[in-house]
Amino acid sequence: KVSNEETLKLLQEESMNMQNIDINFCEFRFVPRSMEELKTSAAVVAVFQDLGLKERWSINQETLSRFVLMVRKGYRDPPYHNWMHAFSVFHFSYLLIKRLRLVQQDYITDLEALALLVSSLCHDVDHRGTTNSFQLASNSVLAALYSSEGSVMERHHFAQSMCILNTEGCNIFENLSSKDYTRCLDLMQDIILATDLAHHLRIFRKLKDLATSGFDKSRAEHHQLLLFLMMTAADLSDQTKDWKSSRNAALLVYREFFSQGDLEKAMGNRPVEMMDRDKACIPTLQIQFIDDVALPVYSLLAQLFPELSILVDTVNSNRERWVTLEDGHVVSPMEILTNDID
Ligand SMILES: COc1ccc(Cl)c(-c2nnc3c(C)nc4ccc(C(=O)NCC(C)C)cc4n23)c1
Ligand SMILES: [Mg+2]
Ligand SMILES: [Zn+2]
Repeated sequence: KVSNEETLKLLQEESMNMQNIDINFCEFRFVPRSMEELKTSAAVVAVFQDLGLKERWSINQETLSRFVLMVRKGYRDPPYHNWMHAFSVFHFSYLLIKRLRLVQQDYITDLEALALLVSSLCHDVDHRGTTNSFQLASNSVLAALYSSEGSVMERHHFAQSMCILNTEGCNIFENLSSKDYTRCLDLMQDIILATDLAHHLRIFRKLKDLATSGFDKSRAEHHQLLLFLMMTAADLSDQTKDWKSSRNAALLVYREFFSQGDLEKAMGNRPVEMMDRDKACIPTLQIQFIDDVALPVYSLLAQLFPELSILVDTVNSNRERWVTLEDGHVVSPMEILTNDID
């Protein structure tokens, strides 16, 4: 439950605008993880302000503040899948909408933009730091609930998001028409379910065809595929930042993976190599993940929006850094002097 004083405190904080958050807040090179966690909730409210969402959808400021605090409280604190991950995914979605002028250029509707932003914030809520296959292997309650449909965690993230919206004073969609309300929740379900990497890999061929044939603004399926591609791009956006930020984020992922591997060993199961701290070679695994998943995502996005090719360059340069680490990199005297080895 979010107490009233917390909400009111958030309300009182001078309604931050982009500038007094950080001068670079609207740049793709900005690292949301670098922000103080205490300022992130106010930054989310400022983003809704900046995009005119409160006026467009008649969102009450106090309701919005309470919603953001409830979502934040809905996240647990595993090494990677915590609130700061959600906030960084939300920030990347915001930049796509703002910098590409997606609504103004009719790539997506204003309702789809709202659904993408709220889905970004909620997409991993109540994550336990374990994978869908771990739910099944451990016979978790979530597996019992959702395993017959697949995407176990993603169904739970969506269900939790609906619970938050249905909490007294937290329904930011309360003033939407019933048509928009239903449409927005359907979009959130599709988008959050699409964050299952297995789903992304299943639809990759369709994404490739979309990028090759070019986006057709009149086709509903193209809108949907673009939303899914942007959601995955936002989910992986740590990889589009400077080397230290992207490396540190990757190390948090492996902290989570290795903890799951430890649990699986304790259960008498053998973890996959990626989750076995005794077998995993992080640079090799990262090069593989970048080649198989991250680069294809940003390459397709850059095919549709050439102004994003800078993201592909950054992911590639981060890949190169992993390659030097993979070869058991001999540290040159200069690197020792310039302390560039980290
Ligand atoms: C978009 O949804 C997700 C869900 C969960 C995670 Cl952890 C990630 C994610 N976010 N950052 C990373 C990094 C830096 N490395 C990763 C290495 C492997 C995998 C992984 O799941 N590999 C198996 C799969 C390809 C069948 C995910 C990784 N990942 C993204
Ligand atoms: Mg997820
Ligand atoms: Zn995520």
